[in-house]
Amino acid sequence: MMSLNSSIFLQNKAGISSSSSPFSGRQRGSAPSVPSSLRVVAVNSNRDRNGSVLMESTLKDVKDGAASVIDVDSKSTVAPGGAHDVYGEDAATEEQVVTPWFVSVASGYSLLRDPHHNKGLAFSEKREDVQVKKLMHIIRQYQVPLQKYMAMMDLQERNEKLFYKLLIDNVEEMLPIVYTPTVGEACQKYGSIFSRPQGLYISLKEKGSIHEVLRNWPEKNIQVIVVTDGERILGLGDLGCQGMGIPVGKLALYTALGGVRPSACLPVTIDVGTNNENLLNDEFYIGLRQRRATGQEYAELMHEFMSAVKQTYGEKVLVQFEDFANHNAFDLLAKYSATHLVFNDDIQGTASVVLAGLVAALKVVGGTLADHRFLFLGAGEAGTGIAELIALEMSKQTNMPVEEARKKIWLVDSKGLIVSSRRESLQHFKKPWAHEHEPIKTLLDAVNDIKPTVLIGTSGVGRTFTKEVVEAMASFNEKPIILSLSNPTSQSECTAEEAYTWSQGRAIFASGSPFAPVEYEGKTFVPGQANNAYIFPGFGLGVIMSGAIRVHDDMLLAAAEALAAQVTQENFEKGLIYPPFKNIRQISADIAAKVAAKAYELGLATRLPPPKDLVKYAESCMYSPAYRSYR
Ligand SMILES: NC(=O)C1=CN([C@@H]2O[C@H](COP(=O)(O)OP(=O)(O)OC[C@H]3O[C@@H](n4cnc5c(N)ncnc54)[C@H](OP(=O)(O)O)[C@@H]3O)[C@@H](O)[C@H]2O)C=CC1
Ligand SMILES: CC(=O)C(=O)O
Ligand SMILES: [Mg+2]
Repeated sequence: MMSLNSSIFLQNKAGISSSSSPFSGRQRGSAPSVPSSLRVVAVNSNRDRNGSVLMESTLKDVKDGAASVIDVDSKSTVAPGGAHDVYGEDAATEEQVVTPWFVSVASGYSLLRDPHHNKGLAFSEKREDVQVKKLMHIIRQYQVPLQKYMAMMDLQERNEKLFYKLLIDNVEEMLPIVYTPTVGEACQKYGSIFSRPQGLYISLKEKGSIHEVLRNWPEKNIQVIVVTDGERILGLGDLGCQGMGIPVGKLALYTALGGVRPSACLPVTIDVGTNNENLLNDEFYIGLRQRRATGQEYAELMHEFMSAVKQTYGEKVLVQFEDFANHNAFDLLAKYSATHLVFNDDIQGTASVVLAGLVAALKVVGGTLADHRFLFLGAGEAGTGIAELIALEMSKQTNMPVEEARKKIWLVDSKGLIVSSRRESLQHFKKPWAHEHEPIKTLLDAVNDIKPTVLIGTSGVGRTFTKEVVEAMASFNEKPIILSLSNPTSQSECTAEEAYTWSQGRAIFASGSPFAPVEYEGKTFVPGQANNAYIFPGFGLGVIMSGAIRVHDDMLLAAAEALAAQVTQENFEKGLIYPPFKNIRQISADIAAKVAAKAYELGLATRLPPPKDLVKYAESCMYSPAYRSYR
């Protein structure tokens, strides 16, 4: 029988990290002076500028009456006598105000209601595997992917460890549910499936108090924030604050694929309104019902958010920008790269994963990057981000100036080929790609004129790689490389079946969202998934474990190299240019190690001295969702 009186040992949320790990909630030497068999409910203190004690949260923060507990702030002071002035009360003068606090045992009903600690029917026995098996059986019975998604979200809110165990053990089956394509549909229908907030919404109404809003989040040791403003959700456009599904999904992968502990992850949606008329007129829309704030109003809100993040979580919190529209994404990245640890997944993570796929593909098609010609459909974040990293790598390999390397790369946007005669009217991130050439309107004409060896779709528009386009690629390439990166599946530039059929089985194909294997003339082709999910979890782990303070392009190159090195001959024979996701945690550890090594080499790492074996160290840092025994 399940025991209802288990108390919880006071430890960090993951409960697994050693004191030397960057993932540990606090240093062992600074354990608070509360009895070790108790957890502290909702207390945490800081001092304001006048020395008053500020309580970061109070019991009313505890969700749904559950003993959702907060570790004592590791910055708590230690009095000379060794006693910890955990809440600053001893140091406060008589005139100063302090918030009263108390401790409580998480047990019984409240323990079952706490998703961090709940074990369902497994309190008395180790039954995690059986629980996973049973849940998979239930989830497989749902015919509709969105039902599976909702079942998974429900599980995440009920029993966090089981959610991660299930996701890790069934990663290839469950990734399309918690991530693209199903997460796209979930975002589109978020208003009607929404039950409880899974992340932090920060709207224009919070202007002036974002720091306080962040401090209301129950976890204090945040290491990764994924933030969106919902304006370009996958290839689905402006979904306003329904885009929250994306940061939630990305962070689930940070934990499942990259081993960053769940309590260190914070999903954020900045709500500045939406220009999506359907949402504005939808009675179930959960966000601000106004058109998007722009210009100074937008910039000020983002700036307050970025400043509050640093103030609340320190210098080394990684902020991943996700699914911002390109008119904000490039500027935000450029502006905050100088002062914050920031990473744009759509620009940088995508670039790294595509470069990895290309480096691997060259082992099949031959030649170096510089021997190839690249054509993109789509010249936004993903397109120009990938193009720039290819040019950088090409330039490093050949010593040619990056400006020369760029000349081997062409991009088409909604107005046609990007050429010098269009330069004046181009957005700044397109200008480096405005090469000398006659204007060309259509992709097919561009393909026939430029004769690329590699065709990459980053347009967000489905079925734009037509039969004629793929056939043209196959007419002058023995093995055309065709990547349809747009998400979700409905926006993919072509399907796997189309790519293989129209190229008579010669295309080397990968897509942003997964496609099932394809039979063509008796041979089975397994399309790979060219998705930044291969990169950002391991990349983030590497950044965090080395204490890196900035992201550098060379770290993206290192991640790409690490991923490309994981593709085996057996994978190539199936048509894959990426390793299967089933090994993703090992892959993430390798990526993390390479990224961390580069951070040390560049002098950007602050965790010193560097661990001797970075792969082993990465593995040792990774969160595992095994149940713990409670007293
Ligand atoms: N697989 C992966 O890991 C990733 C996939 N993606 C996917 O890539 C897609 C694009 O994302 P992102 O780059 O951020 O979006 P952006 O909005 O920044 O860029 C889209 C680009 O596509 C162009 N475009 C739009 N319609 C057409 C068309 N009919 N013909 C030619 N070009 C067109 C736009 O042209 P114009 O500038 O003229 O408007 C723009 O240059 C999305 O679907 C996204 O899901 C993104 C990141 C990662
Ligand atoms: C995968 C991803 O980040 C995107 O489609 O936006
Ligand atoms: Mg994205």
